[in-house]
Amino acid sequence: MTDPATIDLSKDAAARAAVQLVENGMKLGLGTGSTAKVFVDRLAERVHAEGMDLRCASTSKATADQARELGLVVMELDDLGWLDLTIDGADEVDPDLNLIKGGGAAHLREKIVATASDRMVVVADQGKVVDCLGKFKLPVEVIPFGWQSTRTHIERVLEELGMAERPAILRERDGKPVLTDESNLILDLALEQIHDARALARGLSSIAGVVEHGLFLNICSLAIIGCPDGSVVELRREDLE
Ligand SMILES: O=C[C@H](O)[C@H](O)[C@H](O)COP(=O)(O)O
Repeated sequence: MTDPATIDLSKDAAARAAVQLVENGMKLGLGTGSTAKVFVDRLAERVHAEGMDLRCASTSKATADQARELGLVVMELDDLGWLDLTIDGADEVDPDLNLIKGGGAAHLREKIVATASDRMVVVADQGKVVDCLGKFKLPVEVIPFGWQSTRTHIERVLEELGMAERPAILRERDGKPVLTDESNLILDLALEQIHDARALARGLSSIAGVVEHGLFLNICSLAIIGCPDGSVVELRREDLE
C-alpha cells in the first residue's frame, strides 16, 4: 500500500502546478475531494500573495465553505455563467483522459460545473492512473423514490452489456445511506473493468431514476499527475484543449 505521506506530497505537487494555470480575472470552477482541497489551499495562497481577482463556483458545500473561509469569492454557477477553467480531482484517469469521479458523492455538481467550463483540468496522484476504468466502483446518483427499482434497471443494463452479476451497492456511512448535496442516494457499481464506457454511460443515463453517473467521458483535457518527489507528469488531450 502507498504511504499516505507520499500521496500527500503528490497531491501538493499537482495542486501547485495547477495553480499556475489560473489567470487574474478568471471565473473558476472548484472541485471536491482531498486533492481539490489542497488545490484550494494553494490557490488561496496565490490569490492573497498576488492580489488576484477571481470569482469561483463550487462543486460542493464542503468546498464552498473551505474557499469562503480562505477568503475566496464563491458565487452561484448561474450568476457566473460560463467558466474559464475548472480544476478537480478524480478517482481514476485512463490514457484517453476519461475519468471515474464521485468517490466523494459530488460527481453530479462536478459534471455540471466541468461542462460549463472552457477547460477541465484534473489534479491527482499516480495511484489514480489506470489502463482501463472500473477498478474503482462506479458511483451512480439515484433519487430515493423507488431506488430499488432503479437498481433493478441498472442491473439489467449491466446484463445487456455482458456485465451480469455485478453488484450495485447502496453507499452507507455509520449504517445510514449517504445523501448527496441534492439529497439523493449513491449506488456503487463493482465492475472491475469497463470495456465500453460510452455504451455504459448511455445505458445508465437512459434509466428514469438515475440522476448522474460518475463516468466523465471527453470532458477533461489535461491531467496533472503529482509525484512524491514534487515533480508532475502532464497527460493531455490536444483535441479538447
Ligand atoms: O465526489 C468526489 C470527487 O469526484 C473527487 O474529486 C474524487 O472522489 C477524488 O477525490 P480525492 O482527491 O479525495 O481522491
